[in-house]
Amino acid sequence: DDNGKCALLIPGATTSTCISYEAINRAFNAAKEITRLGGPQSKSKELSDIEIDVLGRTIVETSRILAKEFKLAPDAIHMGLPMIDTRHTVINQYCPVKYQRPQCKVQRYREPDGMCNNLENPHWGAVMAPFRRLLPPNFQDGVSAPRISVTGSELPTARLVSTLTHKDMGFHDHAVTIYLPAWGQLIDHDMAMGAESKDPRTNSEPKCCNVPPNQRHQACWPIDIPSADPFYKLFRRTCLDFVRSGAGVREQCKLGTRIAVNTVSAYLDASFVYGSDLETMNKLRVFKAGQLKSNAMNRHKGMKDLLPPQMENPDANCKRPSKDVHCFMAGDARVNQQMMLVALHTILMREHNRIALELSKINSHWDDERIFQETRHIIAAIVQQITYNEFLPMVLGKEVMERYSLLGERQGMLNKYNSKLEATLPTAFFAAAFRFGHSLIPNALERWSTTHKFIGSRRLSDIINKPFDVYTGNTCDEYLTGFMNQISQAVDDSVSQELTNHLFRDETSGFGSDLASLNIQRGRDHGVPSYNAYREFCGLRRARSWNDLAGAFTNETLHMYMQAYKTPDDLDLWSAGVSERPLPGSMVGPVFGCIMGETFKNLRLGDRFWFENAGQPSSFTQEQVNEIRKVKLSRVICDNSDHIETVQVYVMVLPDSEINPRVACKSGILPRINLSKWKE
Ligand code: HEM
Ligand SMILES: [Ca+2]
Repeated sequence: DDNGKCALLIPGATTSTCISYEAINRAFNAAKEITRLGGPQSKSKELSDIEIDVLGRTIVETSRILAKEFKLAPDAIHMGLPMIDTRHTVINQYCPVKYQRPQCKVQRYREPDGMCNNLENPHWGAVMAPFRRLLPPNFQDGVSAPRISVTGSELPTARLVSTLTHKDMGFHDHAVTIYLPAWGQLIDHDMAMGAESKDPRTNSEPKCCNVPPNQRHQACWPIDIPSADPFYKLFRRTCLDFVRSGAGVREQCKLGTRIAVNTVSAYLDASFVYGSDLETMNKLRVFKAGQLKSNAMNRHKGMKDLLPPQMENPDANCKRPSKDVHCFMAGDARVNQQMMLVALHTILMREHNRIALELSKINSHWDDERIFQETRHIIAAIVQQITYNEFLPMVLGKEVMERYSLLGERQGMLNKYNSKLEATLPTAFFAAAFRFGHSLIPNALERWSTTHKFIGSRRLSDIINKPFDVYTGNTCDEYLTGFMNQISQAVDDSVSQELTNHLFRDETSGFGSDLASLNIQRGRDHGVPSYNAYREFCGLRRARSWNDLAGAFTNETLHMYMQAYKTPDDLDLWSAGVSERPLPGSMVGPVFGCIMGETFKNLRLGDRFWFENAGQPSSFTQEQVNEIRKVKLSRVICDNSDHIETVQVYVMVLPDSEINPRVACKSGILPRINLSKWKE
């Protein structure tokens, strides 16, 4: 019987603290009452999102009770409690097999959920793995309550920071096209999706603002709108809906601070094309010749297929004009958000089917499964190649690329796989740094003809969750051409009003939500420490006074921050991160550069299936790697659009007759991946 034994011994200055298994059992049983966790269920049962949230919150409550009883410091909660072996406690009876260590098989193809990529730590980077921490979390109570000001008062409401600092100024970048944010969002959806808290009654996100406080869902944490708000006061709004992310569960249901889990595989494995679980993947497959499902309605016009219709839950993330019109289905549920996503999802689905068809001709003895999986393996490689060779160099610049070993190899294999590097995303990356893209979004998306003439544009808030234009005429091509002609906004404090006042606006109200406020609140929700803490993490000087930040921001921005916050120690990471002066040759400043550099380093060197790794069952041959290295996004667009004939070599940058010429798709300047190297 372990009951009286110390589960954890925390050394102190005079005496040590012993937390016994008995104390943990007692705390868990008390926590269960608070969260109304039911009795233990079969351990092999798949938990629903709601059940995971309840279990996660019960573990957080258990930690809170122990922290109070044993007067634990934040460090002991964050570092100490997760060391307790919960298998010797009652928690074990509640912990589903899914959170136990699986037996991994070494295979050629990735698991859909990213499991067993790292053989020593199979959960790393996988679905349901908790986001990792670059810094200990900052929770007011050390366990789960959002942080407050270091002065002890409240932080400014997120909406105040948004209206003061993130006004719509509309400054353009000097060279970057819409393909850069489009690709950024696409790979964001490859890497990250937080778990929503759900209302058990509706199985969707609860509403908070129009519900009396005592009847609100426990995860409601709406944002106060100041009465002088320049926009919402026109509508007499005082409250913005916000729901805290669902609580996650650690491997073996270990104790500790509140965590959140990723619901997609963090690896760059094209999970947005295929889904992050087997069920979704199977729904997307034809099970013939390695093909993905598609919509052939335009074939009679000699045009390529569209994404298949979303028939199950047809109204999820989709505002349909009538019951016979459908949104699109892809590996990621956010595909219908707007045309940047729909267009890129469409050409990657087509690229899959194009490659699969060719492979089936080259290797006529391969069955459906082999063709499908090998094509999926190649598509993931193409996503990695474009990300590290076209996207990251523009975003981060050469110096940051070098510092984090992100530069592509020209020859040979990579051979730097390091099983000690965890590819799981840091909280600061998904809740703040990689949302830098929200600053790049223009007010409207433009359509251009395939001969590069402007046709028209649609206001962003008019097309959100309404991708239906893509069904008609040449719209898909026109957006694909528009994105290479339309210039992006700069990464700066300015954010489009389409996002800060009109996000998800419905037909009748005239106002929507505010993405800048959501980003700020989301950071606090997840215990992300302040910008100043990350300055120190990133090797910069911690600001002691506002003066110390004179070099970091423009005078105007700094001035606004001084109005909003009491001290530089309170600055929210997303807000200050987008507002930083960029590093030379980079779109982002030193703190976002460092958080992204750190993350993308582990996504490359910590991915056992990385396309340039040698010596693994998943490895491509050197000849095949050389073919993948030839791929550019411009080639993928050429091959998978209907009528586009000319593109600039690097589509994420405006054309320039000398350094980025516009060339014919047919010309040899844009080589195609030669699949004969896959002949067996
Ligand atoms: C029209 C364009 C876009 C819209 C409407 C949009 C909207 C949103 C919304 C509503 C969220 C969830 C906010 C929350 O409740 O926390 C979100 C999250 C996020 N966005 Fe965007 N976004 C856009 C473009 C981008 C771009 C260009 C990037 C990156 C380059 C990006 C990166 C992210 C990331 C990393 C998250 C967190 C995802 C997660 O893990 O859940 N977004 N976005
Ligand atoms: Ca992924």
